[in-house]
Amino acid sequence: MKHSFLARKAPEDSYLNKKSDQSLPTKIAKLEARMIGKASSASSAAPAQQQLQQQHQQQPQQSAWSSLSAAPKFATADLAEPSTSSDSDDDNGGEFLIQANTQKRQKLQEDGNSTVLEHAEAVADGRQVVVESIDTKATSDVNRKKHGRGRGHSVSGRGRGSRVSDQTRLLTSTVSPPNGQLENPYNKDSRPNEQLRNDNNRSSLDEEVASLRATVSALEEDLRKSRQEASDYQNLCRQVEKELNELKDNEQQMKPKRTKVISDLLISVSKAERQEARLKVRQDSLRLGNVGVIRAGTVISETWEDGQALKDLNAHLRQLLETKEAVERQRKSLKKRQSDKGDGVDAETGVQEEFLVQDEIYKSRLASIKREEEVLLRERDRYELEKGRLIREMKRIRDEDGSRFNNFQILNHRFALLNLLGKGGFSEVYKAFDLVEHRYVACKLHGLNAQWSEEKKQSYIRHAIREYNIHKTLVHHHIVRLWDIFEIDQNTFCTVLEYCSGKDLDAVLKATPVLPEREARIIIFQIFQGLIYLNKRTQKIIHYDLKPGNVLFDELGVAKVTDFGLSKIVENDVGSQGMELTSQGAGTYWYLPPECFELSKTPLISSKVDVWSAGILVYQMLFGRRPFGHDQTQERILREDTIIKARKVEFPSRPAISNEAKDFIRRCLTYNQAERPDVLAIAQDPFLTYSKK
Ligand SMILES: Nc1ncnc2c1ncn2[C@@H]1O[C@H](COP(=O)(O)OP(=O)(O)OP(=O)(O)O)[C@@H](O)[C@H]1O
Repeated sequence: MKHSFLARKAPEDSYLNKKSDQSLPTKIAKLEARMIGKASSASSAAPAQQQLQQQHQQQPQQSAWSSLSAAPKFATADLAEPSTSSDSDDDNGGEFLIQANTQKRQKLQEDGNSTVLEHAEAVADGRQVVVESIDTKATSDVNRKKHGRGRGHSVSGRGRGSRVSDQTRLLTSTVSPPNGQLENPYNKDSRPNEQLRNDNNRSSLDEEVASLRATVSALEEDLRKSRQEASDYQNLCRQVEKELNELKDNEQQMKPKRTKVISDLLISVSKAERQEARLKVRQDSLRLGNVGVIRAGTVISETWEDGQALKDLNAHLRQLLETKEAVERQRKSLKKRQSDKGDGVDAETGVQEEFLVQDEIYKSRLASIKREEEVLLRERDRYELEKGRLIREMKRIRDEDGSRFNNFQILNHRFALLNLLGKGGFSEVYKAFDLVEHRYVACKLHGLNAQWSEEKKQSYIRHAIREYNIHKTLVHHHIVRLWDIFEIDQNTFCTVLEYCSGKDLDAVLKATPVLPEREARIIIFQIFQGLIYLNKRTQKIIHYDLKPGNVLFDELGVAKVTDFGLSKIVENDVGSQGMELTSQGAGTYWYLPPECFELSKTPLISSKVDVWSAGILVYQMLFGRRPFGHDQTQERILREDTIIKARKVEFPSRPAISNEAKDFIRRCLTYNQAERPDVLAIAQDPFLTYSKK
């Protein structure tokens, strides 16, 4: 940059030089002419004439020097001013000008010398760069003032370096070489041009050196500031780090306290919920019934005793029935009397009308009894559902009371057990709070029966670990997440699941056995989203146990598939017919397809098993009952080959459902496995497609 800038300066110099070259000889010639003309009349002019002669002899040299050096800037200024007066015809003024110029030049040479000395000192000692720069500037300013030309404004449009360079150039242009020869104008003649050129080069090098030094010093200053800033930042960082560590320490100290506060609060809430649940059960039992104990000799068995509300309802229904029977009896006897009178009645129109009116009254009464009955029956159904819920809640409370995990333990230093959600075949599921992630979870506690053989225990654990290994890799919005698994003791381990605060589909269907088609559709759609995910993975999975109890809802009503205890990984090398079913007999039979009951050979299964189960689920949601073996036990289904015979699905006339829904169910329940669409194929069915029509 600097070099190019310096290079750019050259034309300016040459311009000035040119100007000087033109003006100086002319001027001197004029002066000479005048001096010659005045010599006799002015004796006092002798020294001046001498001086002029010397100048004249010197002229060519000076001219050449001016054109080489940067001085013309300065010399031009000097000479340009008087040149206007010398151009005038004032002869007296000429003498004065020569003297004035001579004095001026001497003065400038003195100034220049002092600058050179300072400059030389600075060159000798590079560490004085800043001082030198300032001194140089000061000198330069003085020079500028002397010339009175306001060149200081040259700052405009230039960088700092250029200014320094200009200043230096200005100074060196008036400066004599170190030997001081230039100080004496009489020595100039003996000085070779080469020497002058070298001097000139040297002075321009000096300029550059000075300029570079100024830049270096500016950069050093910048560096110093940057270092200062860096050290300030480092200090700040250290301070922030220290504060962070203090906060972390504080946090570490606070953590157990906070955990304690949270778990205490959770325990209080859970205790309150337990109390409330028991109180509600007591109140509901009065209304809906309770479990009584019957003793028959040494055998004690439990039986259900209806509560007051149900008793009242049943009494009301009985009473209505009695009234209905009475009215019907009266109506019958009226009809009998009417037929006994025979044709004679026809003659007496008054009697005939009386019969007709009486019959109308009985008919009207019977119709009103029927309406009342219907209302009471609906109410009783509702009570029956409430009774079912009450019985499940009673069972839950009993299980909770009998559980060894009911006293709010914290498992694995992390999971605060709260209340029991339910009990399955071999497990208890507790609502729990994850004290690390700060979220609710469901802790499934798998208890091994102490009576089991070691082999059976190991097999159960292997099975659970297999389930865990499958389930833990599944991350989908419509599949319950499995967070963790750990051992509690020799006979118990725990799996930690995403908590679904809503009911499961089984509980939903127990409360409202028939769902509107719209609701059933969105539920099955969500289940299929999960199934599609299972079938688009590199390692495909068959759930194999799709049933209402394995569909959970979160607090927002999002359906999620859970329980991968029976699920199968479809190996990559499996044939097009499917994989071998090794765990035949497991599962819930109402929901399994015919191929799973194949006895003559090992069945081959695929994701079509889940498609069949989904078809049964939709049917059940829409009609409130399963299509095959609804009222049969598992054992009877097996014994009577109910599913093997399930060749065709029949639809009840009520409730009416759309043809789309019927077609979808028929496709899912296609008897022949080969013809049944798999998960990805049925996912394209219009019943599972949501788009604006
Ligand atoms: N992740 C969960 N979030 C909320 N509740 C759950 C969760 N998992 C299970 N439950 C509830 O816990 C109860 C017991 O569940 P579990 O899966 O052990 O029972 P099951 O499916 O009836 O039994 P099994 O597993 O022997 O078939 C059920 O009422 C179920 O709704």
